[in-house]
Amino acid sequence: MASSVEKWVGLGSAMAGLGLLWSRMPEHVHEEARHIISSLTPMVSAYFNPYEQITVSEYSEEPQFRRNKLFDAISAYLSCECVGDARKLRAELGNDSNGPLVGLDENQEVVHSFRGARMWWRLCSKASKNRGPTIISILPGDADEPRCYKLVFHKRHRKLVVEDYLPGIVERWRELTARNRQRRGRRLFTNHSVCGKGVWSSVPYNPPATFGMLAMDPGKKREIMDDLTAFREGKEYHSKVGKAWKRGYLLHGPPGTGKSTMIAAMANFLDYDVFDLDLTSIKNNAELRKLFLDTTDKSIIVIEDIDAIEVDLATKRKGKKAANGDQNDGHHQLPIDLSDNSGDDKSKVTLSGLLSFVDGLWSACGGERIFVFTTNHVGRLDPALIRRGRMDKHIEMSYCHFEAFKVLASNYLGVADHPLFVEIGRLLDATQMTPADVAHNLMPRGKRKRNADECLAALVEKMKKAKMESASPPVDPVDEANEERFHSD
Ligand SMILES: Nc1ncnc2c1ncn2[C@@H]1O[C@H](COP(=O)(O)OP(=O)(O)OP(=O)(O)O)[C@@H](O)[C@H]1O
Ligand SMILES: [Mg+2]
Repeated sequence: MASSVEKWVGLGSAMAGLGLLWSRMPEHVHEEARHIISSLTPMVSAYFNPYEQITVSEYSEEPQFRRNKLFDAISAYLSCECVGDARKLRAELGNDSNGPLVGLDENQEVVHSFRGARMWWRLCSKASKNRGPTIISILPGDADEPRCYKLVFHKRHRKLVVEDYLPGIVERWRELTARNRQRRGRRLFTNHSVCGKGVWSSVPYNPPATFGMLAMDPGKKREIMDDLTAFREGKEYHSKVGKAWKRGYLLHGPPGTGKSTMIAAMANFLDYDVFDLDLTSIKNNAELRKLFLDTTDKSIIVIEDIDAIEVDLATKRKGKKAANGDQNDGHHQLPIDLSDNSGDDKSKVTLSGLLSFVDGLWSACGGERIFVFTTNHVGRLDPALIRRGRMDKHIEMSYCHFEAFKVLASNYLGVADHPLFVEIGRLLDATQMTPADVAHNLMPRGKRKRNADECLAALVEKMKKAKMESASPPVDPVDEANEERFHSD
């Protein structure tokens, strides 16, 4: 006992001696000593700490800020495998609105066993905000705040984690996604603003339109279907040639020629979801980018009536001129500027933002996406938007001609031939009837069912009237010049 007291006394006086020595040392020696100790600390702690950590961020910053799919895979995996052990959960409405998705809340840790190895998972917010004692958070507010998962495991399991555990999680996520998609069916997504942030919401989507019902040139229809099939089966080709697995279509033509019907037929044909992007409700490029990042694979992203936005751009420019003394024609002004020179503006959706969205590097992170732009006035579009390569295929939806009429007659009346067909063919060449107009004339009127003879006779009358009325059609010179410019490109 006495000897142990002596030992402590000895140690105490040695420490006191060292302290005295330290205080007498010059300041630069202190600096050096501190530097040596601080550089040794991680090595010493690494030597004694047998655990390793892997961080999986929600967004990867290089080469472009894009969503990290491993983060999504881990979220889905933890939700089904280990969420039962967690005390603090977080619930969100998933993209498919298929009931709430329950996952880990921030700073909540769960432990998972894999082939006898223990894995500690924690969801961390990069902003590390203290959320208080909430048990279930249902606010969508922080959805775009970058988060990360931290996985801690014993260093002897590193090979197991990297070669089996994480790949297994990705595999399981793929299975879950495929199963969920099958269960929920196809969906139509639309964007809107919630608390100033763009979000997608969806409804089941089962449009009746098919390519079989689409009234258009059969050769052109076949070509489009072949193009879509090649795209769907083109995963290997796209990765071999280093191209993003995406395709852009521009559908142009007058109202009622079947552009929206074509999109529905494409979705049915490919069995893809549709994301109908309304640019007018998006505040800026950042929101546009977030919405794009939230789209899923196997989807068609649609921007309808892109010409209407361009018209408003013209209005906006006129508005600016008016502010400088010119006359303003009083048109409604949208909060959108598609001009190319304002890419850095954080308060608008700009053309450069939209183009990055269509063919920028972000699209490389998502596979199997089709973009469809529609317009009634192709000549009014900014050439940067429609140049070849950006839009892979330009599809003109035209007024109804005889081949298209035969499809409508077969769909609506069930007739493949009729004595009036010859006259109808002649009149179609002489008029500009849209397939929507023709279809309208082939449908029953009110409660009274009309037979094929009556319908076709009524259509002939209608076309004769249209032909007389169009004897001297009014021409919009600006539009005609623009259309010419487009076709001569
Ligand atoms: N090519 C077509 N084939 C079959 N039906 C068509 C076709 N074009 C139009 N229709 C019929 O007319 C209706 C309107 O067509 P749709 O909405 O596809 O035209 P649109 O070109 O998208 O018009 P808008 O430019 O006004 O948006 C459709 O519901 C469909 O019944
Ligand atoms: Mg349409």
